Amino acid sequence: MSSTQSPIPVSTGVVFQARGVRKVYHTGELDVVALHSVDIDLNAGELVCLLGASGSGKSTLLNILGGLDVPSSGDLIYKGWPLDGSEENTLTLFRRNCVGFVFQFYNLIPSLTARENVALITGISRNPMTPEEALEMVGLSGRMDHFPSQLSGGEQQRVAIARAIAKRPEVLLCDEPTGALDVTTGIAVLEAVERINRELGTLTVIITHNAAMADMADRVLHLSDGKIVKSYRNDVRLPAAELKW
Ligand SMILES: Nc1ncnc2c1ncn2[C@@H]1O[C@H](COP(=O)(O)OP(=O)(O)OP(=O)(O)O)[C@@H](O)[C@H]1O
Repeated sequence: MSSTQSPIPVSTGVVFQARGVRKVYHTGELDVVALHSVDIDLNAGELVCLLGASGSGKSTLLNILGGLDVPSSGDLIYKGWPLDGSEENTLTLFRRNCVGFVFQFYNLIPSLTARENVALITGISRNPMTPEEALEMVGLSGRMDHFPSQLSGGEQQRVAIARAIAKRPEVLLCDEPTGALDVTTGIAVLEAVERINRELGTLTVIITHNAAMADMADRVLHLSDGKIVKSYRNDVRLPAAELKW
């Protein structure tokens, strides 16, 4: 994945292949096995929900998919590129060019407007949309010059989503994106994610504790004790606007 390569177009087919992915955290005397032997294929354009109890390994898996961490053993391949950490440059370029992250807390810079928060990313990306385009995609055209303190939690999260997708990543990884929000605001955030997935064809993985959100996914993966114990497809995706919890 050299830095001189042209931008990777949004593709069809398998984006991630995980085979026997295992993650062990060594903390003092204790080894914690966070992932046992995870095998999954994630496909271009899919919207995937990761469900599971606290401690089941969801964030560990998401962090490994996003190149923030690497497996202790097993293989994770992104479109032919091994993400095993043997070449730090590959992981850095992968994170910079191919992945957008959204976390439960928005991590916006308080002294910058919505537009300026997004521009931080568009300024260093290879083929970005403009901050205005990104903010329009999340329904915030009218709030571009507002500071985070002038926006609700849900609006701040939508700025964070605009920041994550402005570089047109192939993959959008969301860790509890509605965890800090009430239902109505959470649904507005999910509608933004749904629109991005549909219009940009971004492979989207959402971690949630909220089983109701599974209905908006193409595919649902249940983790328990570091293993995928159940996996199913929805024949029809429920629009985020129709979710209830
Ligand atoms: N840096 C770390 N060092 C040691 N153990 C860790 C570390 N990160 C996670 N773990 C352990 O790995 C296991 C899986 O954690 P992980 O955060 O992936 O679960 P999770 O399903 O995302 O949980 P939650 O829903 O509470 O966020 C847990 O037992 C956790 O304590």
